[in-house]
Amino acid sequence: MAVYTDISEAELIAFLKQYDIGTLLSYKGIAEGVENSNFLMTTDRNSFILTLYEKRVDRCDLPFFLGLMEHLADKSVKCPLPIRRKDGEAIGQLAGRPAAIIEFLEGMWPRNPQASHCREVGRALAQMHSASQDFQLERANALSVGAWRPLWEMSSARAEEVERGMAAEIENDLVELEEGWPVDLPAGVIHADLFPDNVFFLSDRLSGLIDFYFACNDLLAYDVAICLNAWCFEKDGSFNITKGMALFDGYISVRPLDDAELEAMPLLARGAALRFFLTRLYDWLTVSNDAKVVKKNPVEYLKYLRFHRRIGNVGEYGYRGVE
Ligand SMILES: Nc1ncnc2c1ncn2[C@@H]1O[C@H](COP(=O)(O)OP(=O)(O)OP(=O)(O)O)[C@@H](O)[C@H]1O
Ligand SMILES: N[C@@H](CCO)C(=O)O
Repeated sequence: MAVYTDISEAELIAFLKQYDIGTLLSYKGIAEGVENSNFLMTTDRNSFILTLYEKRVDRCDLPFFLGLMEHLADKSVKCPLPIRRKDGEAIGQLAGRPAAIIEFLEGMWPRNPQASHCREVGRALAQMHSASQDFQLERANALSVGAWRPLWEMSSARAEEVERGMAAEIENDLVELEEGWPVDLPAGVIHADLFPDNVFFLSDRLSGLIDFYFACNDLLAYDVAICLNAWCFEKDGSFNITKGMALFDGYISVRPLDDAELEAMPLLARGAALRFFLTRLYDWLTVSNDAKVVKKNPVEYLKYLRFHRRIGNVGEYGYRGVE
């Protein structure tokens, strides 16, 4: 359960005095999530999410994350707004952690995403990319191609505990991705973690995007590649081309992909699979089994990585262009 830091009622009531959001009625920890401590909090006015930022989030990045949410909401991209305190600040301190209060977003994330969800996600991702073109703050991607080898080196000695024979193929991926990674594709602010558990739906309509805590400046098409991995594979590890088609259709209905982005897609998808494989592998090998979070299996992403190695062009993911 992702509540690393407990808070007492007394300290929460004192914290809320800085805000104009009513009187506390109840609060409880939220089990989902792996990075931060989240609480659902209800006052006599509304429900809110209280987030305490844990050690993997750098305090210096919080103005970027929270400012981005405000910028996007202002441009009608569906995402919850951070609540500012009476003094105008969005970031406070609670139980020794940086803390923020975020609007509660109605809806549920899809446990079994369908093609219709993929289309909506594609559209919302492109809206986010377009709306953030004039966002003034910048944040480098700390988990881009240059970070993958150091991350691998932290796990490589024990990687074969997860699957024998894996190390040589990962070394080969690293070399090919480092040599071939594109640098001159359209860039901007990307979400970088738009998995199904970060997209809420009310019935079949997308109600909002959450969890901008990996957002950064990087290649826009790389964000599409992350979504291809996160949304378009079935539980048995097979790629669902109908979902791929829907994701691309939704995306290009808002922002067309240029020829260079399309050509790079198999490599970007392979890189995205490697990135999530590496962070999962590191956590798998280092986070204790009695920890408060459910660890995500790296082998799922190893399978995706192998799939992308065999892809020749973006049409094999279902891309069919503007009709
Ligand atoms: N604004 C919101 N409205 C409603 N629920 C929210 C909101 N923000 C977070 N949640 C709830 O809290 C859970 C965890 O949030 P979030 O994904 O931001 O956490 P995290 O620790 O950063 O996790 P991870 O990086 O693993 O996705 C979500 O699955 C959702 O249930
Ligand atoms: N979405 C990530 C975890 C949180 O960042 C994963 O599935 O590996």
